[in-house]
Amino acid sequence: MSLYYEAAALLTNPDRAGGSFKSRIFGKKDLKSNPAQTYALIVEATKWSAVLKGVIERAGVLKEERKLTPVLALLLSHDLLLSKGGVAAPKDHVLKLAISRHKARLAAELTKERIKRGFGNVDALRAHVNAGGSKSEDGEDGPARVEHPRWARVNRLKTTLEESLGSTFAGYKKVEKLNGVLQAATADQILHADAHVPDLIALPPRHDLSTNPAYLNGGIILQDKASCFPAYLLNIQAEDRDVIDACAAPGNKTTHLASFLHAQTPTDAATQGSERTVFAFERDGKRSEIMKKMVTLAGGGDVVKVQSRSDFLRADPFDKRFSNVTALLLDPSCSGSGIVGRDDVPTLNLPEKDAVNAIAAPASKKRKRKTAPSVAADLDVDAATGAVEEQPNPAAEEGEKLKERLEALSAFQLKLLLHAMKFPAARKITYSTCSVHAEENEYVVLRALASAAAREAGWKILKCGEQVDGMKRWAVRGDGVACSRIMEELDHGGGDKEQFAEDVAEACIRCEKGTKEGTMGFFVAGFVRDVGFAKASTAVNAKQANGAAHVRNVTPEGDDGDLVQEEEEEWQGFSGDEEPSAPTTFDHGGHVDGDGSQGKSKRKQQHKKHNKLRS
Ligand SMILES: C[S@@+](CC[C@H](N)C(=O)[O-])C[C@H]1O[C@@H](n2cnc3c(N)ncnc32)[C@H](O)[C@@H]1O
Repeated sequence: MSLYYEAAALLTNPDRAGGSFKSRIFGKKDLKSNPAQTYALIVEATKWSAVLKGVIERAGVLKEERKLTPVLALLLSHDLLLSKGGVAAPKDHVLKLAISRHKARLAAELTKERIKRGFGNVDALRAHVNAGGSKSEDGEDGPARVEHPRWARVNRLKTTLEESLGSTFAGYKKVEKLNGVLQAATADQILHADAHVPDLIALPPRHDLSTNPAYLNGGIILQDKASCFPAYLLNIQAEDRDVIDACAAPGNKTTHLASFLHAQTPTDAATQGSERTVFAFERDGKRSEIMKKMVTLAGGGDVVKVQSRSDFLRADPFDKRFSNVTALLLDPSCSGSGIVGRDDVPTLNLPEKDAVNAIAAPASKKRKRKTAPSVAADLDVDAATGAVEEQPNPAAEEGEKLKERLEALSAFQLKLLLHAMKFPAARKITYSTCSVHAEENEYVVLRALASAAAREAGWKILKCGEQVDGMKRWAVRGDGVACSRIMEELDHGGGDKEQFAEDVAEACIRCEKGTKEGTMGFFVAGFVRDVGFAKASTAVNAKQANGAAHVRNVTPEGDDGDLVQEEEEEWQGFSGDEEPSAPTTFDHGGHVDGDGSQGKSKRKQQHKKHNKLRS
């Protein structure tokens, strides 16, 4: 029976290439089962998995049926207990026999679970599950999905927050807490002024602004809160001069940068009276065109010079045009794993084989807390596969593909970052990704800091305490465990490695998707160097100009053609559920996918480990 085996394979293989889960299933040429049936089974079983996990564990199915994997047990139990047609297999099929043997115990456990959760019948529980709710294993409230607000940045190139509040949002009620907009209905005229990023407001989830004149004329830009961090962290000041946005399209961060430049009057004598420029590099032709439109619409035409079809890696740092570049924003292509709404399948909660069988040995309250859910929460559980770090698991091997992809991305990102560090007058850089993987984040940051090139040029991490106010106050910092891990193989030029790793983790900023903060998954770090270093490097490099070997790349040179697919996917991710019509506006926003809760427990785990390291 290929349906269950194929659905199980799709669920356990976290191959995220090729768009949404739905398009991957419908586009799978070698799928033997009906794609619609396979997709429905996967989505439904996953939706129910928070309920069925405990049901299967307490019925002891996996202990007795050694042939059933956790995913198969989940899919079959779902159909056996909740699908109208039952298990879609002949009655003597091995899978049908294996699950049907446990029907009475499974049904009894489902009834207990339903009552424990306070639902009078299965239909009421079904409505709750369909609405995205699922109470946690110990009966506490815990919605599986956290709504994602509609974030709108007031574009200072065209208007001000005060002006917008008095015009575009005149009839809107202001609420002090983000939760106020998260709980509001889509059409409610409610807004919350963000506590971290200036000029940013949150509106109810999916709030429609598509016909709003301010949106149509570029006065407000739909941009996820996290995506506003890099330009804000760069902390453009009056003494800053030109800026480079190294990987710029569709241009949300470019216009954000331009708005900061616009808001300041240069103090540097050399720049007074002359325009400051944002050089916006984009190597893709089509995206360059879209970016040009975006920039024009946002009123950034005078400040931004779009470098269409231009590979940043080919930009000569010693080109005269860039001699006044004091700051760079680098937001390169990445896996896009933090993008909200990237996947259309909710969190998968898999039963565990060795979970306590509550029927055979009723658990005391204390014991109950030690059963599967809390064990899973205390271990490093992979969100998509349920694979636990310490256990050899076939699903973990399937992650090899992801590992290879992350390695390639990481090398490419490092190469770009080291190139950014070569610009002679540069004093600050922000590096960001919309990825949740340390390989693309903390690893890149620490590898860059440990490189001889960065050290010689005087680049340091921008410490938490030195950051612009809103970023200093942002509580979720870098992954301390990942920093310690990568530092084991790096030499940062002496000193206490562990302390260094901790400091860098504290300096890095992370956003988690699916939390009450309402952001996508994101990472950003800042780098700085003294003016003196920048000046010395300008002098040295002036001598070295005309093709001399400046700062060597530590990454192997290589064709990054295989990253094009990543870019395509990530690019698609921008529009999310907000496909741009007119005007061409991109947003990372959309509905929250199910990874949030799992990510949260993982982060908690990381924080726990991080704190342990700190004590
Ligand atoms: C993550 S997106 C940038 C999003 C953008 N910063 C924003 O906020 O709107 C990465 C972009 O970088 C472009 N890119 C990748 N490598 C590049 C390179 N070497 N030079 C210039 N652009 C590059 C990709 O084509 C893609 O459009």
